[in-house]
Amino acid sequence: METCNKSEEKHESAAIVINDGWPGYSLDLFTYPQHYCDDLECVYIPHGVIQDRTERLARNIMDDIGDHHIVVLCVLKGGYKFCADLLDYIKVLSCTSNRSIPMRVDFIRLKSYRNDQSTEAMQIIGGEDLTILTGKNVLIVEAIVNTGKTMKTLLNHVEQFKPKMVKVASLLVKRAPSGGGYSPNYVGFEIPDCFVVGYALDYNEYFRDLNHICVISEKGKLKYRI
Ligand SMILES: Nc1nc2c(ncn2[C@@H]2O[C@H](COP(=O)(O)O)[C@@H](O)[C@H]2O)c(=O)[nH]1
Repeated sequence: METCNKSEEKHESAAIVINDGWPGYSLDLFTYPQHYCDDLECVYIPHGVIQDRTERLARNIMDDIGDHHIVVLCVLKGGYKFCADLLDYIKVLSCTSNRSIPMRVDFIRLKSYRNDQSTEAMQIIGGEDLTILTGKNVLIVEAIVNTGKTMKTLLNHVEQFKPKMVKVASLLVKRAPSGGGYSPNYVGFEIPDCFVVGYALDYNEYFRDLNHICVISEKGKLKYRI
């Protein structure tokens, strides 16, 4: 299996870097579900910016691996919005450019967070039998990489099925002090070490119904804490 944190192709690893001091946008400048009005600090990455960046990532992936058959492995639950939008952009390019990526899509669920903390208990739910990946080019699509523990666990799991090649696309990567040096092949945004929600990223299953990526408030953390 090819390792996944090498920058062999010209489009890999470049990301939009959001600096540590970035305060985000006032919530008043955007629309969002009013049931969250006391639960958020700010809009960190507006939905439209996520879309535009995802469109470009689709083009980069197409340029690098277009014309190869791939199996897309969507990491649930947080990765479902990013994966759906990324694949939509790849499909548009497959119709409108002279390259295309024939693809199959599969899903796997990993769970390790409680409240805003990573726990030792990493659960792989579904995806026990990934023989569909054997001998294939695999694109893993994840929403966020923090310590890298989740992705390293998944890569070890996937490796057992002997894929031909594995690439990882993550919408967000955190500059976390606890970061384990893992870097995905395709990254949308590099962000500071703060807990973000929205665009399918949750806090104890809340906030998946929010389009923007936002920073949760202390009040929100208390309200939905388990
Ligand atoms: N809603 C959020 N989920 C997050 C955030 N940071 C991490 N995570 C979850 O953890 C894994 C990746 O973490 P890692 O430490 O193992 O790399 C990811 O799949 C998310 O489920 C966050 O800021 N918000």
